[in-house]
Amino acid sequence: MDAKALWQRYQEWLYYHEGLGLYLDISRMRFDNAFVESLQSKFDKAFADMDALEKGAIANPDENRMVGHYWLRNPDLAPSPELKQEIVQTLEQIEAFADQVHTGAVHPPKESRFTDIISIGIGGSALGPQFVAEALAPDFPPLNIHFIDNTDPAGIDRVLSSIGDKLATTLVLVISKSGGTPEPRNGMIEVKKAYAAKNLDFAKYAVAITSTDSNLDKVAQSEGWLTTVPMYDWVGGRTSEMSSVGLLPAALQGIDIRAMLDGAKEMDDATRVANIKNNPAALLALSWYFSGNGKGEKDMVVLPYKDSLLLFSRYLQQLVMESLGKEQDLDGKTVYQGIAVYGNKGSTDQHAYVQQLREGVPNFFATLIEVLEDRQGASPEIDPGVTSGDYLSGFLLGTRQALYENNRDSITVTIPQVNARTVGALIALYERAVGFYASLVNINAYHQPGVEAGKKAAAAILDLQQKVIKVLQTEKKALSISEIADKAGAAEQVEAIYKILRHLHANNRGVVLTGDLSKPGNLTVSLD
Ligand SMILES: O=P(O)(O)OC[C@H]1O[C@](O)(CO)[C@@H](O)[C@@H]1O
Repeated sequence: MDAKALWQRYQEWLYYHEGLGLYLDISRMRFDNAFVESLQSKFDKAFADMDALEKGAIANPDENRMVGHYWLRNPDLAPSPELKQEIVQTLEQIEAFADQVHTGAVHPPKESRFTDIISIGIGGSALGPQFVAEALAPDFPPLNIHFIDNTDPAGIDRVLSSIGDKLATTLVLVISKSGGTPEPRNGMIEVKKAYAAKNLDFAKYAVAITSTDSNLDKVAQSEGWLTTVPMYDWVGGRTSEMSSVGLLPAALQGIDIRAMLDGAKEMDDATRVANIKNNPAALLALSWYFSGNGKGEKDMVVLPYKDSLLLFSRYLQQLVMESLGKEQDLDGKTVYQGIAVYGNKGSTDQHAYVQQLREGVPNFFATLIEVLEDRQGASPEIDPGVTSGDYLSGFLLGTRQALYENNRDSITVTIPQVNARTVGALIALYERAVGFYASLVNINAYHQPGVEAGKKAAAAILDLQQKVIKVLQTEKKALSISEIADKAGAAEQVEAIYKILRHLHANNRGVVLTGDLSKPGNLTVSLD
């Protein structure tokens, strides 16, 4: 297509949302009108599915749950007055609590103010809060946030040592919808021990964000934590940024959560329009379908050209991959669906992997996120009449063009600036696009059976560890790994047993491996 035709195509497909100042450009995706027409009936169904979901249909059949994250930003849409009231009350509770912390009405036992937050959570209970903190927290927030989003002991140590003596003024948020996920539970127990080691009463520093009656809720109640903020079963983890999961940490950091909700609501209104061309989420879903042939054949590379949006690709990775990565469709047919998502930020990545994007295997489409405002205030000139922001903009445009010239497609999302409204809108845009795409390919976007399988396998390994230790304690002599496996009644798990023992040995946990470490089958194992 020549430059004139491309300019025409750009204008023909450009979506602009006036209220948000947001543009979506899918002109560099090479679909034609016949393709769009071929998807019309699938989109009719997707619009109808979404309408039913918003009215409270059981959109997650496996878990028999409603899917209601859209009600969080417009409680009037909640399917019952009780739900509406719950949403409104929780929001008020969040704002009141944040206010009490900021004014010092809620304060640590021996100090007048909380200064820091440790947020403990994983997956949807971490990625949204992390993304929003990076994108929106002011340079000098009322409370500095630190995240424990793993069960990595060294990672936990790192957070605790960076806090140091400020533990006495650190508020702890334990965020887990289910209240039973092992990683946040481990983080909570370790952090609790850190408080105890400094003679601090953990309960006076702790807040739970969890579903009513979860294990975490029960712990918080029985120990008398500062407060518990509810999380609802009709909000999925990966769409929970605008529930208590995301809003409480944001409010505590001084982020305007009402503006986030407003931006999301405005985007929700825009993505409710049952017309592909006038609906930005539909345009995204259409583009994804086109690129990957409705089978995820191409990866989504997300490149925000703005440092504060660095974590957007990680956030989207969960939203897209946990939602769309499914073995079976809604009819039980094996389909192996999904779209792989990765990315960091531009122009930094141009000096890393963009070489492969431009010239290597063409198995992706790019999503470039552009922010029109370079910074608050004027920019100094780098060269006469040229600023750093001009360079950043130039690199974005150049990458888009260079990719296109080599038959690599791209989408560009443009926002006027990174603020609470635009971030809320971006989150809502992608939530809806994922919902539409799931309808187009006929899958349940709201469950995650594959993750459950991994959790069960991990629990089985920990059980095996107990059995192995018991064998060594009972036998009281050196044994080979296969003897241990036989005596534990787990001969087929011999390799896992070797790895468990090697890990215990490496951490001085009383297990000694003797022999040639390159020949695991010849090792003997004893307790020291
Ligand atoms: O908030 P929870 O219940 O601890 O779950 C954390 C994450 O774990 C998952 O359930 C997957 O294991 C995610 O979907 C979720 O965001």
